[in-house]
Amino acid sequence: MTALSAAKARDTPPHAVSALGLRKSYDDKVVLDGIDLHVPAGTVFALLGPNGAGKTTTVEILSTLIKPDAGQARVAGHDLAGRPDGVRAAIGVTGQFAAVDNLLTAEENLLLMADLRHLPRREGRRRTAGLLQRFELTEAARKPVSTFSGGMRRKLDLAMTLIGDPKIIFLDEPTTGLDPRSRRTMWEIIRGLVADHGVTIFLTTQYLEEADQLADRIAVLDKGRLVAEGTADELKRLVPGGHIRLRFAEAAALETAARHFGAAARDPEELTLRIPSDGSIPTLRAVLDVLDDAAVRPESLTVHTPDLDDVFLTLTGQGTPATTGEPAR
Ligand SMILES: Nc1ncnc2c1ncn2[C@@H]1O[C@H](COP(=O)(O)OP(=O)(O)OP(=O)(O)O)[C@@H](O)[C@H]1O
Repeated sequence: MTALSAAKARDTPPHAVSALGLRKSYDDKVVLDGIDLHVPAGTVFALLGPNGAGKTTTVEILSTLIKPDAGQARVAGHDLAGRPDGVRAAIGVTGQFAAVDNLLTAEENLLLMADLRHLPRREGRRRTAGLLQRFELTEAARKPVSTFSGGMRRKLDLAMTLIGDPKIIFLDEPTTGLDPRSRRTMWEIIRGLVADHGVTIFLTTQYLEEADQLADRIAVLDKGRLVAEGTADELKRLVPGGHIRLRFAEAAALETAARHFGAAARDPEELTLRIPSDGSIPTLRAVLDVLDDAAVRPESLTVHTPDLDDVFLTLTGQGTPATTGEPAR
């Protein structure tokens, strides 16, 4: 290693997950068609995609549940193929279908998980009590899980994953089917795991808002291929359509303003001017300065920035994969 590459290696944050060329087919159906992923440690990574895109298959491969047909990956510093036991010891997986036993109580489920993880009994009890408290399940601890709501069940499922103190947690669609309030509670828990415990979260989701809210980086998966990767803001910049919309009280003001904005589209009926813009503060300020100089005052001004819906539509050629059930903010 040269001095330069050694310095570069020092500066690069360690990757909790890195994968190159992952492929998987079932019979002649290609489910993953060569996926590359890099997830820095201590961050939240969202794999966003519609039904059947291959999200669960990716998680199943990275968590050693199934083998890829081709490609390689390192998870928590261990080679997936060579050291699957090392990978398993470092990760936790919470699936779409909770691993909880409905006939047991929440406490019994946690203690059972502690036993499976070979924790000494005292330590198992200590962690169980701590997790029940953290997830606000103490009151329900001795009730059978069959009486739990969907949100409580998800919380218990995640708590069971945390018994093993994993460094990397795979969350496969952690809030699918939850009501808006339970979804927000789950988001808070996920944020807390990263902020307070430094874990890495690899989550899959169909919800654009969930990726936007939680993820440091988002990869968009469509029909087994990654079609984009970046921060929510980077992805939004891929999509044209951002603009500032000015509405005027009369036609003369519209005409005056239109003369100062060459690229703007004018709608004489609506008395509006649509100026292409990235929606940033400096460009907004520049527009206001031009209006001031021209001594023309719009009746209203609105800024439209593309959202992840627009990104999804553009990248996958289909509409929103799922709505959140909440009104748009
Ligand atoms: N064991 C299997 N045998 C055959 N086909 C499978 C198997 N597992 C997954 N598939 C197919 O692979 C494709 C991707 O499935 P996967 O569960 O990874 O998608 P997903 O993005 O997680 O979707 P969802 O949001 O619906 O869970 C689907 O078409 C599915 O039918």
